[in-house]
Amino acid sequence: MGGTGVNADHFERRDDRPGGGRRNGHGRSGSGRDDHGGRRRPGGQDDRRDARGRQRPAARVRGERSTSRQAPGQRAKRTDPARTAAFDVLREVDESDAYANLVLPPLLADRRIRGRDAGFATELTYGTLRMRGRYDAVLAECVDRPLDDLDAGVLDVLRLGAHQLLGMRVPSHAAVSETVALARTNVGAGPAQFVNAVLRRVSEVSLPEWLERIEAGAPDRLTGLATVQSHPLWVVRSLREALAGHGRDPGEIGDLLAADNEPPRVTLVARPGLVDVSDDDAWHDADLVPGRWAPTALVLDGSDPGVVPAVRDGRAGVQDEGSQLVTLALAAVPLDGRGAGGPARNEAPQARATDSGGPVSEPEPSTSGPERWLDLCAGPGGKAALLAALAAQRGATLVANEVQPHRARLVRRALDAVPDGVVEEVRTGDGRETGTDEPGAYDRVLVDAPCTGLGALRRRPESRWRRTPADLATLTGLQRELLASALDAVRPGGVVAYVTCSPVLAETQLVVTDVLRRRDDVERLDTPAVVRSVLRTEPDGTRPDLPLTGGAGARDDVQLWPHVHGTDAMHLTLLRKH
Ligand SMILES: C[S@@+](CC[C@H](N)C(=O)[O-])C[C@H]1O[C@@H](n2cnc3c(N)ncnc32)[C@H](O)[C@@H]1O
Repeated sequence: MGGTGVNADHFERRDDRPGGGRRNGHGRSGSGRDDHGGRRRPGGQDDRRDARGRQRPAARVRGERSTSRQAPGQRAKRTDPARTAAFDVLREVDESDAYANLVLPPLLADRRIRGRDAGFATELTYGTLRMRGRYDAVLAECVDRPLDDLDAGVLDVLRLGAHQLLGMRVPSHAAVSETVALARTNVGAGPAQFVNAVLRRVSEVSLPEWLERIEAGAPDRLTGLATVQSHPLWVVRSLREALAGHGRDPGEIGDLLAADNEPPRVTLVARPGLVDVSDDDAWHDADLVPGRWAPTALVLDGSDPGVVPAVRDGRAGVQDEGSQLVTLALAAVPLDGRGAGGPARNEAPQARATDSGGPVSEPEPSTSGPERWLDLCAGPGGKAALLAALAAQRGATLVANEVQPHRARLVRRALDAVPDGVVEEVRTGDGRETGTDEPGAYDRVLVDAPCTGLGALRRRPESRWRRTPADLATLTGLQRELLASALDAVRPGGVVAYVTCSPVLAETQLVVTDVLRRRDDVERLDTPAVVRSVLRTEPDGTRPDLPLTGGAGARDDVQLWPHVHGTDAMHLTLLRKH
C-alpha cells in the first residue's frame, strides 16, 4: 500500500540540537534538560488555547523556551509549551521507562501549564502513547525506511503530529506547523523539514482511509485489528483467549480493544465511615454522580481529583469501580467458625445486604476477639484504604504488607485518614513468606497479585508496549506462590480473595486451578453471588443487573470487562479454607 516514502537523507541532520542525533532507542534528543544538563525553565501558560487546540500568539510568546541553540532565524516559529510538555514526557517514557501518568502531572504543575493547555497536553501525551501502534503503521507508509532507524526524538515528534492529525480535532495546518516548530526546537532544523514532509503525507489521507489501508495490507484479520486498535498482537491473542475462557464471545475482542483506547472516567471511592456523600465541605465544588455498580463509587466529571478535599486528606481516593467491588466483596463474604465477624461499629448497610438469589448472610458474632484482615500485596494502598475503612466499621483490624519499601510508604500515606487502632501494621516483607511465618493468623486475606495489568490498559497508556510474553512466565510463578502463602495465612473458615487487574487465563483461572490442585483444604465460593450482594441499591431498593458470563452458577469466579462493565478487567476468585 502507499507510494514511495519520504527519504530522511534528503534532509540535513543537525547535530547542534540538544542531545545530538542518536538513533531510536538510544538517543537523548529532547530529553527535557537544558544545554547545561538542568531542567528546562518552566514556560507558564494559562487558558490561551482555543477549543480546537490552537494556541493564541500571546501565549506562544510567553511560553517560549530559552534554551534553543538555534540561530534567531531558525527560531521564527515559537514552540508551544503543551506540545513541548508532551514531547518531553514521551522522551522520558522512552528513555527512563517512566510512567506517563506519574511524569506528566508534576511536569505540567512545574511549568505552570493549566486549564485547556494542560488538557491538550494530557490528551496529546496519552493519546500518542496509546495509539502508537496505529500511528507507526501510518508513518511506515510515509517514510522510506524502517521507523526503528529514525532518531528516537524524531519518531516521537512524528507520532505527536500523527495523533494531532488523526486522533484530535486539530486543524491540519496547525498540527503540521506547530509540530514542525516543535521538531525545529528539539531535534534540529534538518529533521524538522523531514517532519514537515512526512506529516504532509499523513494529512493527505483521512483516518478511515488509513485504517482501511492498514487492514487491507495486514497478513490476517487479527493482525489488522491489532494494528488498527493499537495493541501488540500477543496481547490481542491473550485477550481474545481470555474472553473465550471466561465464557464470553471471542468476537467481542474488537469492542474490548476499542474500550482500552478510551480514557477512563475518573472514579472516586468514598471510603465508608470516613466521608459522607452529602458532606459539601468534603467534596468542594466537585461535580459528582453515583457510580454504576459500587455503593462507594462516585464519578467525577471534569475537575481535578487533586483539588477535592476528601481526596487530599485520604477520606476518599481515585479508584476504579472494579477495584472497589472486589474489595467490598472480600469484606462481605461470611466466615465460618470461631472468630467470624465482629461487633459492627458503624456498619454500611449496602455492603452487607443480601442478594435476592445469593447466599450472603450476616457474619456470626466473634467468639475470639476482632477479625484480623491481611492485604498481602498492598502497594500503593488503594484497596488497603478501602479495606481499612470497612474494617473500622466491623471492629476488625488490618495488616498491610508490601515487598517494596517505597510502595509501603505509599500505603502508609493512603491509610492516613483511617481511625487509630484499625491498622495493626504496614510492613515491608515478601508475601510469599507470610503463610509460613504466620500460619492461620488471619480471617480475611486479599491477594491483589502483581500481574501484567492487561486489564487496565485504559489507564496506563504506555504499558501495552512494555509488557512481553516473558513477563507472564515470571508473574504466574509469583502469583501461585502468593496465593499458596495466603491460603496458609488464613485460618480454617476464613476467606482469601485472589484478585488481578488482568483477565489473562494464565494469571487468573490457571493460577487458582493449579494452586488448588495441590491441596484439599480449600473450597471455591460463589463469587458472583457475593459480588452481586455488594452492588449499590437504587432508591426503589433494586440493584443494578451486573452482567456476568456463563449463566447463573456456571462460573464461580468473576471477570469484569471495560467494554461490558466500564471497569478495568478485574478478576476475583473467592476461596474458603476448611
Ligand atoms: C497489583 S499491585 C497491588 C495494588 C494494591 N492492592 C492497591 O490496590 O493499591 C501488586 C503489588 O504487589 C507487590 N508485590 C510484588 N511481589 C510481592 C511479594 N513477593 N510480596 C508482597 N508484595 C509483592 C508489588 O510491589 C505491588 O505493589
